[in-house]
Formats: sequence, structure tokens, C-alpha cells
Amino acid sequence: MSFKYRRIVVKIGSNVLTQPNGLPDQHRIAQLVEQIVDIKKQGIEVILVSSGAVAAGRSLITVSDKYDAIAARQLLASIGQVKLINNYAQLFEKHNILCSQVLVTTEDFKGRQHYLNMKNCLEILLQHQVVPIVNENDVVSVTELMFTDNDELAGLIASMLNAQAMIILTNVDGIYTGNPNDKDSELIEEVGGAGVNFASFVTSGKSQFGRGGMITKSHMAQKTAKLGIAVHIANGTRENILIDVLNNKAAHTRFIPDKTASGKKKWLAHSEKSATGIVQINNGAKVALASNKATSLLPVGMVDVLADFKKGEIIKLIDEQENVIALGIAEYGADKAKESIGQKNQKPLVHYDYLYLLS
Ligand SMILES: Nc1ncnc2c1ncn2[C@@H]1O[C@H](COP(=O)(O)OP(=O)(O)O)[C@@H](O)[C@H]1O
Ligand SMILES: N[C@@H](CCC(=O)OP(=O)(O)O)C(=O)O
Repeated sequence: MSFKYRRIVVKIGSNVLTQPNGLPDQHRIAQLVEQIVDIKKQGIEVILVSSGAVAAGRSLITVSDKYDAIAARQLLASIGQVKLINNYAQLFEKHNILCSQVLVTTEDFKGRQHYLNMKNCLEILLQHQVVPIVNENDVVSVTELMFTDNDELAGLIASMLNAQAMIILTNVDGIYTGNPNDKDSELIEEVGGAGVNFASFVTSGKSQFGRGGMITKSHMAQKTAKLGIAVHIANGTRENILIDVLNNKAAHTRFIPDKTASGKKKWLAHSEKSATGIVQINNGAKVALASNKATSLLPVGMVDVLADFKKGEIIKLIDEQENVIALGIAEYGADKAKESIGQKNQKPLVHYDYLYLLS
């Protein structure tokens, strides 16, 4: 059996692109480009999310310890991104394929209009047979503006573009039941549904040049699969890995996708950082929202408005224990919401179509 996808996001981690001595692994990068070209020839659209700017920068310049970590990262990424993208451009050119550079920050995903601008940009590149190569704009994104890592960015891009699958290439075969170097650890080949507690067996250890580690990768994979996108975590250091994953011939970890969520719900799923308002709901409302029925949030289930919001803004719904349980778009502003707290027969504050449950 092979997986039939029309559009995929491929994320390549720094370790896959870099040799242990810190220099770019030209041979491997060339082989990955060749596989992407083959996949494109099969009529599958590919968006590449590539890490490696900081690692490439490190191979070109030495930064003294006296500079703070953020400044050093800005310097390395600014120099390294040029090398990284040049490398890709030359390799794709050999196959008469154009690639493009798309550098983003978390700000580019906030606000529906900005989000749609970004989506249009990537769509027009794909319509012109270009391979977009996306990376975080590490030069300007500092601390609070940063993505957790490029796995988060890849999940956002896959959701934004309604991809059917996301392939995350790292330096191990997938998620193991323990430390991957431990002989008792086994590769988990399939993850279905929510509720797996990755923290119980995935250690916080990272590969030499990685940023997030396997825990954030697992959470992001689970979140993405919940939106209806299949996620494959596989070993990018193995020959022919992309083709083998698509033909289901490589041992790796696959997250089985849920039912496909709508575009609005996919956007909401990644919008927690853009939420303005906070509304507390009672237990009855929490149970009703979590049921399989398409339920909107009615004022009768509201307990309090803890942070103000305007009509059309994203709000967080929290339960009585103050856990965030959902994100939604407010049908009206905080003033009107406060007036209708606990009342029956009122217009829903969040319509089901604009509601995303976090668990
Ligand atoms: N249970 C586990 N299964 C697989 N990898 C794990 C596990 N626990 C920790 N890891 C570590 O996670 C690393 C991969 O994550 P990361 O460093 O973020 O890679 P990348 O640079 O590809 O994003 C592996 O090299 C491995 O050392
Ligand atoms: N944007 C950074 C990479 C950040 C990142 O998430 O790295 P990785 O964990 O190797 O995927 C860079 O290009 O160096």
C-alpha cells in the first residue's frame, strides 16, 4: 500500500542537513532535492519547511561568547540563510525547477486577513510549479515572536494549505517507547487519536543542532493529525526516505489523521496566541461543547468574562478550573456578552462553525 496525497509539507530538521562536524551535508541535501523532484513529477505538490540557517551560519563564521544568544542567532541565521537557500536553488535548478524563499514570523499567522495573504502567496507559488522553501525569519523573530520550533511552523503551513500530509524528517526513525539509543526501546509505528501521554516516554533530549526536541514534535504531530492531516515522522538520514515513506516501505511513526477540519477551524487551532478575550463557562456548557453534536456556546453556559474582546475577535473559553478548553470567534463584543451571562434564549456567543476544541 502506498499513501496517495495531492499536497504535502516536508519538514527537514537541522541535523538532517548538517554533518556531525557542523558543515552542510551536500550529498544528503542533493539527494533530498532529487526525491522532491521525483515526487513533484508524480503530480504531488511539495512545500518544503527547512531548518538549517543557524547551522549553516556556524559553518561560515565564529561568534564570540561575549554576545548574547539572541544576537548570535540573528547573526548566524542572517548569514546562514543565504547559504542554505543558494544551495537549494542551485540543486533545484539542475532539474529545471524553481524554488523560492519564504521567511515568516508568528505575526504572519495572526489575524485572519494576514493569514489569508500568506496563504495566497504560497498558493500562487504552487500554481507556478515553484517549490516554496519556508523557514522562520530568525533574524527578526526574537523570544516572544518565535515559533516553538520549525515543527510548529510546518504544522501551521500544512493546516493553512490544506495539505493531506506532513513528513517530518529528523535523525531518528521516529518516536520510540524510550530513549532511541536504548536497545529495549521500540519504534511506535502508528499513533491514533488523542490522549497519548508522550511526556511519559519521550525524553527532553535533543539532537545536536535541534531546537524543540521530540516532545514538541509529538505534540505538534498530534495537533496536526487532529485537523485531518496525516503526519509521518521519519529518518531523513536514510537513503530514499521520502519515496520510501510515501510507498510505505520505511519503518517510521505515522499519526493517523482525524476527519478533515474546515479552513476556519484549522486557523483557529493555531491561534491561541492571538486570542484577546477570555470567557469562563460552566461544566454543563463544557460537556455540551465536547459532545459529538455540533453545539454552539450559548450565554446560559457562561459564568464570567475575564478579558474583554470585540465582535469578530478570537476568544479563549476556559472551564471552572481555568483550563483553556476551546478557541472561538466572538459573534458580539464583551459588553453585550457580560449583559447576557447566564441568560436563556440568547444568541450564541460562539457559533459551532467558529469553535475549535483543544482536546
Ligand atoms: N522517545 C523518543 N523517541 C525518539 N527520539 C527521541 C525520544 N526522546 C528523545 N528523543 C530525541 O529527539 C531528537 C529529535 O528531535 P530534534 O532534536 O528536535 O530534531 P530535529 O532537529 O530534527 O527537529 C532525537 O535525536 C532524539 O535524541
Ligand atoms: N529556523 C532555525 C531552525 C529552528 C528549528 O526548529 O530547528 P530544528 O529543530 O532543527 O528543526 C534555522 O533555520 O536554523
